[in-house]
Amino acid sequence: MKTKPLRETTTRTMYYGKGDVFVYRTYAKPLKGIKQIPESAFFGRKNTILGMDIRIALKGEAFLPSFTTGDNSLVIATDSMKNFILYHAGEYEGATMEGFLEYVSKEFFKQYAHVQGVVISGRQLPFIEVDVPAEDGGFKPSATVFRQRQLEYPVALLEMARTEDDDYEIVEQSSGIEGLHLVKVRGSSFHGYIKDEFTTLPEAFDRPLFIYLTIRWRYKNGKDARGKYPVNYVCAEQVVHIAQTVFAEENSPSIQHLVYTIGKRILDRFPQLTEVMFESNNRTWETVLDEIPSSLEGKVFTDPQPPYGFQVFSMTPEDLGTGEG
Ligand SMILES: O=c1[nH]c(=O)c2[nH]c(=O)[nH]c2[nH]1
Repeated sequence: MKTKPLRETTTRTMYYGKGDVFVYRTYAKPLKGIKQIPESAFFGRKNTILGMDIRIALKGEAFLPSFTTGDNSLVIATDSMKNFILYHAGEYEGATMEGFLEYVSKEFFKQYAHVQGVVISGRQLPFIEVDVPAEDGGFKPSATVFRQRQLEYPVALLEMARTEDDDYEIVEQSSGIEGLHLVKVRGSSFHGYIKDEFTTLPEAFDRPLFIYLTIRWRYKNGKDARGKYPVNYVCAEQVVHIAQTVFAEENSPSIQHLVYTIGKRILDRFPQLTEVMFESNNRTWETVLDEIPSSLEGKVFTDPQPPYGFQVFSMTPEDLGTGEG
């Protein structure tokens, strides 16, 4: 029998690009007209600062000689990619990071005929208006001063490919929120799991539950991620508000069931989505003092030691109408 040539059916992995392209675009188009949901008072984004940390990778057979023979004649310097992204941030007329990723990808295809694929992702850098004293004695959001939010941030990923008729198509698109840390001090449990010779964990009927969450979602129509039709756009802020509302409402028997219940609510509120994906991390505090003299309810906790448990779960609209919660 003849041995198969290497990579007869698969193509090699080859791409290159630039990461950590920090873009701060001021006075981008405000995002208005999103769908209102009961879990959230969020109405949109003013986009006084649209901050993004972008990673771009280019694909194309034309880049092969740069690897194999050192021929750079078709290499777009990654430094130029950075300049390209920054320049187009000034040209962008839309209101979302997803829209910007798509816009930049298309411009890359237009500018460089030998680029066959673009994989571009972004982490949004949220800036929150600070409150300043108002003339009436209250407080009002400052028009010019912002505080950078350090924790959770919206993310987006887009892969586009040049098609045979020299148009472009979306190969993959997802949006999400990363780094959401939520704690509920009481009203969660975890019991009923397998007890055997490896079990040391005591059952918990009212535990403080601390979770780190990543939530990602995909649209039925990837173009809805652009935000051109805001009523079809899913704001990461609203997804966060759903997650925290469900956490507050649920007496959860496990993180597994909690993420399932959050997922059902997200899919119910946003029928334009085809998939919701979770990665959760259990950071439940360890109890140091179960009772303290000065308080009827107070306890003292400390951070858990590694290793940490995690759950990964994806859901589709088919999950609506099944299970509980
Ligand atoms: O919500 C939880 N799910 C688990 O699967 C698990 N396992 C564990 O030790 N603690 C927890 N908590």
